[in-house]
Amino acid sequence: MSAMRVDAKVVMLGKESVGKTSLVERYVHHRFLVGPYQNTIGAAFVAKPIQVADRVITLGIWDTAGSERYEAMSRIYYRGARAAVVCYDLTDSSSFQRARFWVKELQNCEEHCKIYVCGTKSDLIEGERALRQVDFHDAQDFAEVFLVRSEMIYKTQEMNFFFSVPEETGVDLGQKKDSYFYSCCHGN
Ligand SMILES: Nc1nc2c(ncn2[C@@H]2O[C@H](COP(=O)(O)OP(=O)(O)OP(=O)(O)O)[C@@H](O)[C@H]2O)c(=O)[nH]1
Repeated sequence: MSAMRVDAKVVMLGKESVGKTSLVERYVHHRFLVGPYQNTIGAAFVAKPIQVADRVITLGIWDTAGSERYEAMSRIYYRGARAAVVCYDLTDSSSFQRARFWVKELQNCEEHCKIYVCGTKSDLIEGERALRQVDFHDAQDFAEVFLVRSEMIYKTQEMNFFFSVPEETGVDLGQKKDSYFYSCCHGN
């Protein structure tokens, strides 16, 4: 069996249970798995071919475990990543602190990695605004101060917006900047 060629490495980071696996599931398999939550152990890998202009490139997505006990392992998975999707749960302020931690770390250690900040579970706050624990402006200010690339997408089913036309040989992941990205894996 020949080894799979990965054109661009993408890493998912964020506190446990924020919804990283769900986001990847939605992107790769177009589904949202209901049922008991199963935490990721270590990390999971999935390859996703995408059409970019006239060619197909393969993204290698590393979905890391959010539990702090796997923190050292997560560092291994972000090495050499072209993009990182740093997730936090809009209903959990501690997950936003954790996202800040990862963004700072990536900026210190992986200067070529494009960073996206992704607020998840927007369906929950839509149903009950009092559940919201991370203020829109706090996240927006953070994105601006740290110059992370971000996008506001409401209830997306896909993560295609992260990936755009490659420049020559490289793969440019995400050209949209200066806005703020929300994602919801749940429902439509
Ligand atoms: N309501 C709602 N629930 C979500 C959403 N995304 C994930 N969940 C739920 O949140 C729980 C955790 O989701 P996961 O995708 O496993 O979270 P994770 O970040 O991969 O967790 P770890 O593997 O522990 O790092 C599951 O019960 C999901 O069904 C969302 O957008 N809305």
